[in-house]
Amino acid sequence: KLLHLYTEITGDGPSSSVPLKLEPHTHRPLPLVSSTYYPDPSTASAHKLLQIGLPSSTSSSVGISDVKRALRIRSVYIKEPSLVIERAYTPLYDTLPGSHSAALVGTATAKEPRVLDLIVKRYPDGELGKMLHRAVANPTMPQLEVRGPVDTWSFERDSAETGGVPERIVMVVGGTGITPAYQLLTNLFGRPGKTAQARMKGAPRIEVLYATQDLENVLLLPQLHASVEANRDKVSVQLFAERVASPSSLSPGARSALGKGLVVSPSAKAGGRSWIPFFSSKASSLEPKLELTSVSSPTTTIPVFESRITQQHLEKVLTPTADGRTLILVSGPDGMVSAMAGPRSRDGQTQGRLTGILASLNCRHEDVFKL
Ligand SMILES: Cc1cc2nc3c(=O)[nH]c(=O)nc-3n(C[C@H](O)[C@H](O)[C@H](O)COP(=O)(O)OP(=O)(O)OC[C@H]3O[C@@H](n4cnc5c(N)ncnc54)[C@H](O)[C@@H]3O)c2cc1C
Repeated sequence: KLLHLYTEITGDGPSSSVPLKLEPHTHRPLPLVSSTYYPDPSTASAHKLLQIGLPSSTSSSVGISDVKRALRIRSVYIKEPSLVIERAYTPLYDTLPGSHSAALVGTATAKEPRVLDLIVKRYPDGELGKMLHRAVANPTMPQLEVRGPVDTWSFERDSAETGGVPERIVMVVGGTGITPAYQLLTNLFGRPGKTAQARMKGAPRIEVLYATQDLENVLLLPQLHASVEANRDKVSVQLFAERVASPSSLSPGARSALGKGLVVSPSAKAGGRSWIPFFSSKASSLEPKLELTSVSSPTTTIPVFESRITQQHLEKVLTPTADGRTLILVSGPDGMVSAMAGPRSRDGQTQGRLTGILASLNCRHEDVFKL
């Protein structure tokens, strides 16, 4: 209904002779349809979930069987009309023109409103984040300048060996860098919680190593858990938090981030079920401290380590398997990307040399991509 209103105002839609399209190189005015704090809409926080209305002419799925083409992560660039700057954001679900996953994410039906779901972090002095958090949602007012989609990563474009689909993709992510990982998961396995979804045939295994400062700032955890639950043979998530509280003293912010369905307990691997002796022991950071399960699926686990992602953790994960090629995608704050794989190039156009932990582990340049 909201987008119908927008269509009426802008003339964009089936009745319009010149349909407005989202384009990669030219900004188009689009409305902010909704804006809520994330994860708890009632509590102000550094993250907001923004929904941007897409033109109704945006095409939907054009074939979802091609796994190679689904192996990509796309972004949009947003500009505020009065500001010169633009910034990239990664939609949680790829509902963009030419999407190969619209059917999987549940947007292939004409009735569903076409929106881009973005999680946007506000930094204290961050220009566009501040503006986007302040913007008041109004589906009839195209107040944001948006262009896209732009490939942030694409298997076909970026992989030197385009022959076979990799056996697995390890995503090493931090902070809002989880959004590309989540988009890739939904490209391949659909939107968690949506029923009756075919998952992409021949999809690689996706292993997410997600670094966060603390549980308060972790994003999309219930959704990640649901994705693991629905695709146990194909998806795993490990969480690395610099600070971990005991399950009995979680802050309200951490509880919101975990959502209603997740249950936290001390990890069986790090000292058994009793929290007190475990907490006082010098547990190895190589063992998880906590584990997250859900009421509906107590055996689907996300382990929580009290540590950054270290060389030892990566060594364990990347132990070569006989199964074939592993690709590694790194996405997060500059410091983290540098520590893992060396700095991105200054011009932002090329990858820069592979150094850091992944180079020490003898990973091949062509198997690592810095988003
Ligand atoms: C492909 C891609 C996808 C992305 N997807 C997402 C996403 O889904 N969600 C998301 O939230 N972000 C995402 N980002 C990051 C996003 O594009 C912006 O970089 C981020 O939102 C910050 O923009 P800003 O204008 O709010 O802050 P900026 O003004 O760029 O400031 C960012 C930080 O730098 C500091 N800073 C600003 N100026 C200076 C200075 N002169 N000296 C030192 N420090 C300074 C600020 O205090 C702040 O901490 C993505 C980035 C890329 C490249």
